[in-house]
Amino acid sequence: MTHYDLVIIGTGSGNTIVNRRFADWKVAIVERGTFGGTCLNVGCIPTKMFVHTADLAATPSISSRYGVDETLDRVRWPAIRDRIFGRIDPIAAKSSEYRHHHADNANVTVYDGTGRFTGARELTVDGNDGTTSVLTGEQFVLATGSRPIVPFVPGLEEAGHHTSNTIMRLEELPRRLGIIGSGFVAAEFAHVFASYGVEVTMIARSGQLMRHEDGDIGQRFTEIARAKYDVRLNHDTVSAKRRQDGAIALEMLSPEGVDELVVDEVLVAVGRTPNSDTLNLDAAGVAVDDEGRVVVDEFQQTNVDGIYALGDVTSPHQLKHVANHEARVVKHNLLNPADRITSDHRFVPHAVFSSPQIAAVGLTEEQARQRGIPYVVGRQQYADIAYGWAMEDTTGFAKILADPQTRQIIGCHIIGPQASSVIQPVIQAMSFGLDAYSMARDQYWIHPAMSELIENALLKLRLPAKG
Ligand SMILES: Cc1cc2nc3c(=O)[nH]c(=O)nc-3n(C[C@H](O)[C@H](O)[C@H](O)COP(=O)(O)OP(=O)(O)OC[C@H]3O[C@@H](n4cnc5c(N)ncnc54)[C@H](O)[C@@H]3O)c2cc1C
Ligand SMILES: NC(=O)c1ccc[n+]([C@@H]2O[C@H](COP(=O)([O-])OP(=O)(O)OC[C@H]3O[C@@H](n4cnc5c(N)ncnc54)[C@H](O)[C@@H]3O)[C@@H](O)[C@H]2O)c1
Repeated sequence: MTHYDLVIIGTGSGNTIVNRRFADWKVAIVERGTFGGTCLNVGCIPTKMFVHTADLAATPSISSRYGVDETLDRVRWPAIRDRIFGRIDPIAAKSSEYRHHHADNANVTVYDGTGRFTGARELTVDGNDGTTSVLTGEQFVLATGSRPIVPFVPGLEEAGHHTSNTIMRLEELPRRLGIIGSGFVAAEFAHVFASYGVEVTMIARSGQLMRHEDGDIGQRFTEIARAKYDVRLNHDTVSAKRRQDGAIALEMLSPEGVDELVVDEVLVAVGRTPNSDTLNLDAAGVAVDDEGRVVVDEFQQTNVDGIYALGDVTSPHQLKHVANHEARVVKHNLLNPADRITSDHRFVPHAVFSSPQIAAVGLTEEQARQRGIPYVVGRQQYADIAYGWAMEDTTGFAKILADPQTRQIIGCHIIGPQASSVIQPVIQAMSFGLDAYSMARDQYWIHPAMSELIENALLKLRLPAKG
């Protein structure tokens, strides 16, 4: 049994903690899968590389509206896939090699295997090579992330299906793809595969796609998606079957009755569950909530002194910028126990890299209404700003919610080109308490940049003039 000052389980954002400031610490890092975790290997990074390629592939379908006639000759899936993973896989391998063998990590021992608590401060690692190691730790960081949920659908396991973990490594493009789910993953992969020429069907249990977004945004996204893909709303998938010809038949129930869909591949994208159950946390006395998330305080510490948690295993946000932020907080608190800092979850933004993009921060209009928070709304169409004209955009818009008394922005929701970047000044304003009136009036806005979308939405807020 080896004793460590610090044991980190999970190498997504968990791997960002240890640097030279930990040179005097004896550290163990435990990872059961590919070094670097979800974002690098099967999440943010490869998906956005596929999305950019999809944006290129989709251009000919709209270019004629600008008087430019283009055709899409061919999509070479193996070339797209291999270029992307040809960049990503070596990064994971190098990162693993660095932690295992580089002189910088002389104080770090990497365990390739699954860690599970077998005592209050004791972790047993079931090594990927079949060996078992038992380690004890002064302090622990739980950074084990989350994994895709696969709901029980009779026949689906036998028929075969993909999740975001596997869909990007397909041997060849399917002719038809059925996507069960209607959130982030479904929206991004629908865009990717449809742009590559795949017939995409999105199957949503509810009456709208992107239900977690502001209602106006979800509604607009649903309208746009229906024009591009086969969208089956209010459909519950009840069975799946692999047919003789190799295709998969999905049976769905809708208010209109039984519906059927025949596809070549199925992608399940119905959310992710925290990997807290991999850790046998009862043995350590660490509390989890009803949804399996490790409960932490504002310092990212669990109910057990010296056991911290970060990222998807604890956070309702399941976003990389949140996991990274929390890792910085944990790092500081490990190094400065007498001067700990708290994590800041006041204004967590997100973006969906579909087509169109969606970006949001703060309260939706529905949340503001439900909570009885007074608000005014400023709306701006892309179609009515200069760069929106240039793009001939007809569907995109921004809406900003502000408190009429304080003039503080309480929410911002954008659907349209570059939404993920256009929203950034609003995140900054909210984070630093810049009021909407000052934000609009007391700075230059570059003309005719896309950011004029925000300037105009701010100007349309009916706020009392400054004294
Ligand atoms: C398809 C997809 C696209 C995404 N795109 C974006 C995006 O554009 N922007 C964004 O902000 N977020 C995105 N995300 C979310 C983002 O990837 C996650 O929020 C983030 O990676 C979580 O980091 P983490 O460190 O908490 O966990 P992870 O990166 O998942 O790391 C956890 C690690 O712990 C290991 N592990 C688990 N249990 C054990 C155990 N018992 N013992 C040892 N090791 C264990 C796992 O193998 C894993 O490597 C995306 C997610 C997906 C699935
Ligand atoms: N751009 C990004 O930042 C990005 C991209 C991808 C994933 N992510 C992260 O990963 C998480 C997981 O993504 P996701 O798309 O899997 O989850 P999600 O929570 O975004 O969406 C899942 C959807 O599936 C629906 N659903 C749930 N159970 C269902 C069932 N049995 N049948 C049909 N539909 C069902 C839900 O109502 C929901 O609309 C996201 O919440 C997000 O935090 C982020």
